[in-house]
Amino acid sequence: MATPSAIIWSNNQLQLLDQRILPVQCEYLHYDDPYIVADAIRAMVVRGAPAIGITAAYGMVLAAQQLKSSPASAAAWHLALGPAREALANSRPTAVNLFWALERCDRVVEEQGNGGQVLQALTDLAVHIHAEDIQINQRIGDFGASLIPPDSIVYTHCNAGALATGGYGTALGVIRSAHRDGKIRGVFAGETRPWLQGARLTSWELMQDGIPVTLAIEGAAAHLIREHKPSWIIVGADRIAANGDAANKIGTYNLAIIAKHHGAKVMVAAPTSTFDALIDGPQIPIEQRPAEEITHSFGKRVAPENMVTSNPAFDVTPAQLIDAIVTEHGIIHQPDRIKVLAHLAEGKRNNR
Ligand SMILES: CSC[C@@H](O)[C@@H](O)C(=O)COP(=O)(O)O
Repeated sequence: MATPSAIIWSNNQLQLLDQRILPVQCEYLHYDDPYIVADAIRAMVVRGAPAIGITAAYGMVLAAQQLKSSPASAAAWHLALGPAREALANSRPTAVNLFWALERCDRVVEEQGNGGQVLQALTDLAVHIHAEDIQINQRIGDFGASLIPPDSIVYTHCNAGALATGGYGTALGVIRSAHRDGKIRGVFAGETRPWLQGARLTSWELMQDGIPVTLAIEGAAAHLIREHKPSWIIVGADRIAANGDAANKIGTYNLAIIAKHHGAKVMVAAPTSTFDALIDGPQIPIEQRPAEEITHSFGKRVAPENMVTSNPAFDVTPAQLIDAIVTEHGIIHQPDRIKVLAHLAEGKRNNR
């Protein structure tokens, strides 16, 4: 059984699979208001960098649908869509795919704004970004799988699967392709506190595909990596800087350090829309999530009242700890600024 789509566009309406209640309930919520879509991104109804970008693009379509009359110029369109765009842009700060998608929408408004075809063009763009992401992930999956030796144990963190993307997944796309090629003996999925993306989403996705997966708590990582010798730690990314530093779910940096000590390799699988070539790793904005995510568990308080907390949702793994970044254009081995910029430039040339 394949993992259901995280995002459905049907009859000019957006449906999001409510990831907050998976895997116990599988339920779609319907949206026709961009501000409620922004709230849904913040509340993690939908999550994962590429899925957030796709959702934001559909959010802009809903914003255009809501306008009572068609603005007469590109400038007037920008003005009319501005508040919804801002709400979407403010939903989550780290995943750069969100801003990448909104900037693509801006360009469509710029190009079509004077001719009145904006709504149709935004719809076409969102549907295109959605479909394109699935193909991109399949390419990432195949490139990444080429690095996996036969009979491998691999280790993943958070959920960089079909649920975090248009479909197939980035890190889980690599695992899916490697499993198809008969190379996977087993997968460890870290549970990923506090939101449990590993326990609730990754385990579910892999089990549905018949890929042997073992769920483990975060604190078991060093022990398990020493005992089971995974060939690769395979993760996704929310933003990759020009120097190859990669922001991903909190705990990824810990895994990369453990991997270095025990001789496992680290693979970051992400589309080029996840790169922010304007900045270095330390400049990546790290989202702080609400305290309740760690003071409470399934609605019940587990920490003392008025507890002081720190709940960064992401960390940055330095490029020196990453053995390969895999994109839809291929593999960057031992990434650094020169290789990253050359890879992105080459990808752009090939896309023309
Ligand atoms: C293909 S998804 C890549 C990343 O977005 C993923 O690994 C991750 O960190 C998701 O975090 P989340 O807070 O669940 O949105």
